Amino acid sequence: SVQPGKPSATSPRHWKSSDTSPTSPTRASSRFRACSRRPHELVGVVGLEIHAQIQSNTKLFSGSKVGFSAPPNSLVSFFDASLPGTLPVLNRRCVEAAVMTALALNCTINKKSFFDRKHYFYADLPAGYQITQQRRAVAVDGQLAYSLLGGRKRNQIQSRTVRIKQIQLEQDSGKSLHDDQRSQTLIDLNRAGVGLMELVMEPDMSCGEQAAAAVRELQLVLQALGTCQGNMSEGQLRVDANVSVHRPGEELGVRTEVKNINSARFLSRAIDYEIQRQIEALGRGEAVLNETRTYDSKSGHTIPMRDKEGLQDYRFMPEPNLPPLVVYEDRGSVPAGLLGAEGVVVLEGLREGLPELPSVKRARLVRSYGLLPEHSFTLVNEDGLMEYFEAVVKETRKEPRKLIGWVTNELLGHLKHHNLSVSKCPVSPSALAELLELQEAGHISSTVAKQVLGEMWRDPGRRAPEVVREQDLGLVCDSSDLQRVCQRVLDSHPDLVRPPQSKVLNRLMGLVQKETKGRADPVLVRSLLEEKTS
Ligand SMILES: Nc1ncnc2c1ncn2[C@@H]1O[C@H](COP(=O)(O)OP(=O)(O)OP(=O)(O)O)[C@@H](O)[C@H]1O
Ligand SMILES: [Mg+2]
Ligand SMILES: [Mg+2]
Repeated sequence: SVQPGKPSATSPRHWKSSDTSPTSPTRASSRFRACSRRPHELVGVVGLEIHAQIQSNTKLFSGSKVGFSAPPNSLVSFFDASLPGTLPVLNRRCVEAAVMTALALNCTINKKSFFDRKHYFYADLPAGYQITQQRRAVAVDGQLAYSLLGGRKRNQIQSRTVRIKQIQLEQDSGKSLHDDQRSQTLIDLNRAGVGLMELVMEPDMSCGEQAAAAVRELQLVLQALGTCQGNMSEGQLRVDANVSVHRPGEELGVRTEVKNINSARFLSRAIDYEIQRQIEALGRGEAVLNETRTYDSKSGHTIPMRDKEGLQDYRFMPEPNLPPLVVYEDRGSVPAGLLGAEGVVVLEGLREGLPELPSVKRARLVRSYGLLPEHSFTLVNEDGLMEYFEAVVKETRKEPRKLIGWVTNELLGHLKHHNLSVSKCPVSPSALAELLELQEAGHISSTVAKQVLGEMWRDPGRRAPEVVREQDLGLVCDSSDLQRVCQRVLDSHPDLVRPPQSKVLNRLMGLVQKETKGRADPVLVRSLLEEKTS
């Protein structure tokens, strides 16, 4: 469900309640401990409800545009404002987005589902109800596979799945903006009626870290599908965490629902805090109340939400103004008169049109390029990095397994340092390929290659050969030049000359490279030094 009048950064009404928890639990400091299970001990149980704003030009039941930075109340149709006599018209794009998401999450698509009214009394919900899917949702019984780092050293990839109970379509609410100085609340209906998919997960997770990893994977899936932009801080993806504790094997405990979580990191912290709080409450002989709580990122605590106290009666009823939502398996099963009609959704084409999903991308990267799984994660996690990597692979003879370090360490390092996305990278894939070709062909050393990359970064548009030429960075292969440098190094380090063990030789090689600023041909230097020290 949506939370009409949902608290947001601009909506402090839920934040006014003070921390009434009797004592504050110690923070679950070790993430490892939060996820570990010991028999007879209370462990956490977590089930997420996720509202994903559907990426669509127009709203779920009206033709108004969807936009996030438009002036307040500039994207509101009569229907969005609930003027009498207006009727909903289902937006096919929204249904298709929900169906594509459901297919990507291995759900069963209900051929027929229904819309219902769920009543709330909030200023930013002018109809007094939200249209949602309570009796039967568009899709059920799916799963999401996700991975996280685990093991003693936290260097093993652990694969897990969480079951998806259902995906339902529903309307978003408007926003209440509180002006504390004038003691006024203003309503912006731009968001009212925007399409949401609510994904309800089964309580299959046990700690914050797992929940954060699952949400991250879901974000990647939604972004790959183009069905939701998935940005949590902008409210495109809103996660409510249901948390309880129990002893493994025993029935589930009473859950609390933590709302208002706007980042994956806060989600993880809120859940671990809440698990710890419940364990400590039970330890003191207190009961866990079935209540809605909010997460205060400043204190890192969850706090009861006052206005959600008490059982709500939503007075669900069928939405009389919308027919059942019918999804057809293929074009052949669409009744003759309806083929091509607005609002008719056919599975066949949507299934074929599904893009490569993140898990499939990762498997392909490992298979085709011999990459390590952790590298495949880095490439897929960073928007555009996989495409960048593959573009470089095409243009260089460098082995993908050697190239990966350049992309995930050097390039990503520069990007992170400058806080840039891959799409804003000043060094194009072909420019990087050109640089690596110089190294591959033995024209420059790897030390110099890193230095040149730094130059190209500072001065976008400059190509590697130009930098190497202008700064005279080419590999020194001239035997007589290097003879002289080697001799100089040996003369100034008589202590290292005998015996010529490999360690000493490496030191000497290092000193020669220092003298030549990393430009000496390493093979030639080694043989010269071996010759001289033997
Ligand atoms: N004992 C439990 N511990 C933790 N999570 C639970 C437990 N029981 C149920 N859940 C989770 O709670 C969520 C229930 O969501 P659902 O939408 O069905 O109901 P709701 O929260 O009552 O309704 P609303 O949509 O109004 O918030 C699911 O994500 C489920 O996995
Ligand atoms: Mg729900
Ligand atoms: Mg809920």
